[in-house]
Amino acid sequence: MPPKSVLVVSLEIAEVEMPTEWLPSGWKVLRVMDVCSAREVLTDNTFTVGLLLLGSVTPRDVEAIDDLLEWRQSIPWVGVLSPLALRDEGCRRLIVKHFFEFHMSPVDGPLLAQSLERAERYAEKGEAGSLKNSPSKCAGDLGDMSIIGDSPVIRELRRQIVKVATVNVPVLIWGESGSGKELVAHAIHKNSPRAEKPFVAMNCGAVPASLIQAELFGYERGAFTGALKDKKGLIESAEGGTLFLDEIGDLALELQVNLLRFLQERTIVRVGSSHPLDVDVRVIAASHMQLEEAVRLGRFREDLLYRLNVLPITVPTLRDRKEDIDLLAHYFFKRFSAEKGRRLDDFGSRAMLAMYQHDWPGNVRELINRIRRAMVMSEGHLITPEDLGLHCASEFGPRDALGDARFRAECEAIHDSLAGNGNNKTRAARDLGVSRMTLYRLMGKHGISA
Ligand SMILES: Nc1ncnc2c1ncn2[C@@H]1O[C@H](COP(=O)(O)OP(=O)(O)OP(=O)(O)O)[C@@H](O)[C@H]1O
Repeated sequence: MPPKSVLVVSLEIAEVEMPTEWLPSGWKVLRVMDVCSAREVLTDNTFTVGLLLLGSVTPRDVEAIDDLLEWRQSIPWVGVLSPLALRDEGCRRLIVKHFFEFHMSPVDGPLLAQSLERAERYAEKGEAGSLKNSPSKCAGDLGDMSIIGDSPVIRELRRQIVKVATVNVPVLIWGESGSGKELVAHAIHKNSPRAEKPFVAMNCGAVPASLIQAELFGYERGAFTGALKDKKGLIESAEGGTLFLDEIGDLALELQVNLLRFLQERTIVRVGSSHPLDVDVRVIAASHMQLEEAVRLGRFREDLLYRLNVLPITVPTLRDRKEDIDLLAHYFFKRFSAEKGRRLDDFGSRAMLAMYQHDWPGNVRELINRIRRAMVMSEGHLITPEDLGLHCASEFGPRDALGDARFRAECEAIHDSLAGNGNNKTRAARDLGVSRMTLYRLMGKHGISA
């Protein structure tokens, strides 16, 4: 059998030494210092594994590397990136697109060697080419994931979910409370090759700090008082699947070290044990706060942030996509109607207007809660703003003669369009050239009932 070999392409990175001393004996190592030389060498030679060391790079470098790795995608590439490179979007795209695994510099030598060996085993199985995204997944189709909304920001979110789902690197989801971060994490899992394996969620803010270590990493019998038998932690329970860590900013600093180690080594050690266990789990983390600020205050490890933040996703607030309120409200209305015995027809136009005017600090969760409440409280056939616990500000204001004429014309046009379309709001809105949400708002403004 030919000896195992690694081509090291070292670009502008001073911290990383030749990995020779960590490699198992018998590996051949060739090092080049630029992409052109790498191309020349790869034209006439094959290597078991590629190792790309990236320091500070320009967009042109990124392009050249992209071409190189695209051209030699049959080789599994392991990356080592400086913190500076990790901050660069182009470099992050390289990770997603091409890397089998990646490390941050300063690199832990033995860990890097383990990565190279894993890559070699992977290449041996002939799977390196299959690292690429499957084209069928790139269409923005989320299968049956119920992420409701048709606003441009939600469509973009769906596209991002599909893109990141197939890539085996951590994801960090940002978003206000109740905006749908866990839903997004679940959608990523369901669209990934891990879909058939467990999705395990933990809220780092909800579990007492003293218990998180055992909860995440598990424990051995006798590790502490009350540990009567061995217990798997959540990471182990998610084997083959996804671990969702909500409110990652609340994770204590000591545990951040352990999590970082797990992300780099893919092994865990149960509390009370000294044996590392291999675990294959993808981590998706979420936070409502800007972790950069926590880093600045010394409450969050910078290296962990970079490790988690390779694929950042931002979930929009509900107030930034008010055009989705109509769809969301009716979706939940239908769902809860099915659960409830009493018949309610719909939201009244004043209720639609009130929902449109509200700022939704609690986002979709608040919308759900208000609709639930309204469906219990409502005494008529139509839900009112009062049922929702909302206030409907009138749009009547002081008007001049021209304003009055416009107002009357608008009111007439809405009446005509509704009458001409048998009171069907969708068709009436289309005729008027406005969205359904705008029609509801205008109906509220003119006191036209739905
Ligand atoms: N676009 C959406 N379509 C349908 N349901 C949604 C949408 N966004 C959020 N939800 C629902 O809103 C509720 C809150 O969402 P979720 O728990 O995912 O929010 P979160 O951002 O993780 O909240 P927190 O930060 O408080 O944990 C859930 O019931 C979720 O199913």
